[in-house]
Amino acid sequence: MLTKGDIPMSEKIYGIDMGTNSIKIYQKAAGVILHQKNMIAMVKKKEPLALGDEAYSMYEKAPKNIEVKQPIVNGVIADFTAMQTMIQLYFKGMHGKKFAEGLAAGGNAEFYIAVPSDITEVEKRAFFDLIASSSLKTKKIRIVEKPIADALGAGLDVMDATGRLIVNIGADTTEISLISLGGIVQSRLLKIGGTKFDEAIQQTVKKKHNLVIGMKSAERLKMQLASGIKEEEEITYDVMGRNLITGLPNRVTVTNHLIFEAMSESLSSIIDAIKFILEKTPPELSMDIMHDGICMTGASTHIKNLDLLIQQETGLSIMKMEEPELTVVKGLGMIMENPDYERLAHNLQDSDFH
Ligand SMILES: Nc1ncnc2c1ncn2[C@@H]1O[C@H](COP(=O)(O)OP(=O)(O)OP(=O)(O)O)[C@@H](O)[C@H]1O
Repeated sequence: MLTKGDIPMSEKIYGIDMGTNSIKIYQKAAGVILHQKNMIAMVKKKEPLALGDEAYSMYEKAPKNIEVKQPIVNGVIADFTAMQTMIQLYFKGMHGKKFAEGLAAGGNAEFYIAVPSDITEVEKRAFFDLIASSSLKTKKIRIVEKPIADALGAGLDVMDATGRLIVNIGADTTEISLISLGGIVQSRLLKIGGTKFDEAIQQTVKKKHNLVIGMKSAERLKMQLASGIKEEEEITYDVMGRNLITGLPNRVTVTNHLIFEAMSESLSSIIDAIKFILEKTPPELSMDIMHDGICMTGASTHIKNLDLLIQQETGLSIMKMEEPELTVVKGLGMIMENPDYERLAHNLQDSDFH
C-alpha cells in the first residue's frame, strides 16, 4: 500500500529535454512538471547556490566568486559535471526545496532523454551517461531523437509513410528535420537561434548607439521589436546600458528597423538551410510537404512574422504551435504514455539508432 508522499512505481517515469536555454521535465500521468532556465550558479566553482530561474536571475549580476553556468551549448553537453549536478538536485531537492511537485526519483526511475539528431555518437552518449553515472537510481534509460519527439508533440503522425518537415528554432540551435515512418530521413543542426539573434542585437546597438548592453537587455529588445519581415511602421523601445565613450549609464531608443537589420543575416542562414533540406528531399516526400507544409517549433518561433518569412521564401504553408517550447517534452510524454510509440525510444546499442 502507498503511504502519503509515495509515488506509484508506474509514475516514476520521466522525460527530459535539456535545451540550451531551458530544461523541461515531463512525468508520466502528471504532464509537464518543470520548465526552468537551464542554468546553475556555483560558489567558488564547486558549491551549488541556485538552479534554473533563480540562477538566471543572478546571470550578468553576480560577483566574481559566484559563477552562473549554462551547461548545454549548441544543443550538446558542454559542462558534464554542472549538468549532472543540476539533474541530481532537481530530482533530490536542494536546500530543502523541491522544484516541482512529484519530482521524486527515489528509486528505480525510468528516463526518456531527448537528444539532437545531427550530433556525434560521443555527444549523444553523453546524454545517456549523464543519467547512468548519476546518483539517481535508474531502472531504464531510453534515448529519443529530438525531432521525432518534437513532431509527435506538435501533433504530427510520425509513424505513417508521409514526409513531415519540422523546423525547431531554439536558443543556440535551429534543427531542421525531415521525418517519415518514425525515422529521420534528413536532419541539419545549425548553430543559430535566439542567442545568436541577441548577440547580433548587442553588437548592432553598440555600433549604432555606442551603447554596451547586456544579453538580457538584448533579449528584451528582440521580444519587443523583432519581426521576420521588415515592417513599414516604426516601433521603438528604450534600453539602458553603458555609453562606450563616457563610460556612464545611458538610455537610448532603439527601432524595430535596427533590430531587423541586426537579425537579417541569421534569418537568411536559417532560410538557406531550409531550402537546402527541401532541395535534397526525395520527390515522393516533397509531395507530402507541398501538401502539409512546414511545422515550426522552439520558443524563437514566437518572433512575429517569422512564419510569414518562411512561407514567402519557400512558398509552403506554415503550421505554428501555441506552446512551441514544449513540443519536444510533450512528445517524450506521448512516447512513455503510449506503447505504440515504444519503438521510437532506443537503447544506446540499438542498431536503428545512429
Ligand atoms: N516571445 C518571444 N519572442 C522571441 N523570442 C523568444 C520568445 N520567447 C522565447 N524566445 C527565445 O527562445 C529561445 C529559447 O528557445 P527554446 O526554449 O526553444 O530553446 P532550447 O530548447 O532551450 O534551446 P536549443 O533548442 O537551442 O537547445 C531564447 O533565445 C529566447 O530568447
